Amino acid sequence: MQEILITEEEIQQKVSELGAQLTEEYKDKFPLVVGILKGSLPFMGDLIQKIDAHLEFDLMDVSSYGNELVSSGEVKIVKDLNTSVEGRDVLILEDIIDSGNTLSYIVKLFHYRQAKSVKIVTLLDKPEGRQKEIYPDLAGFTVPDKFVVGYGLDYIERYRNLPYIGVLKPEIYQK
Ligand SMILES: O=P(O)(O)OC[C@H]1O[C@H](OP(=O)(O)OP(=O)(O)O)[C@H](O)[C@@H]1O
Ligand code: HPA
Ligand SMILES: [Mg+2]
Repeated sequence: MQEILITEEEIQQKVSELGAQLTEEYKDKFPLVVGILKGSLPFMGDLIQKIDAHLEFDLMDVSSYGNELVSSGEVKIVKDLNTSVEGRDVLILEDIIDSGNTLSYIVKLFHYRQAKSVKIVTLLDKPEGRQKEIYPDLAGFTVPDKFVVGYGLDYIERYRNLPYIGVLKPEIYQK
């Protein structure tokens, strides 16, 4: 690892803060919490335990990166939700918003499917990567325009299981 950007302790502290905010916002709403696979899995697993409210959760798998470092711009649904979003207060959980391609596609889809409300919580926001106008309602940390890994984020499927967020050494990409 070239650099650790966000430590395990910082992540866990932030997850607790986000959980407290979401508890207030959703305590009487029975939201449908949607995790976007695979990257959001560690964040989702930790965050839902810090939301002290009844909620339902479901998972959707979309992909626009494959094994590349830049977004293809083409979003594919690999696995759709099992639950209908119609009339629901939907809370989307993401590990990162980078180009915005993934989330702009999903937010449009959920509006088309007549969700009552759609909000976005992301652990990481990379505003310099943006190609689409899309903003999170809540974000844990802003990260620089570098390819980051860990806590769900991968480079060719590796590093998702790290408990922290880091930047890889350039040699790793150049191999
Ligand atoms: O804002 P964007 O540029 O669209 O990038 C963000 C998305 O890209 C990553 O997913 P990826 O498609 O790599 O799938 P993965 O979660 O399975 O790694 C990440 O987990 C986000 O879902
Ligand atoms: O910086 C990133 N790292 C890993 N996966 C990603 N998907 C979008 N941006 C990133
Ligand atoms: Mg990925």
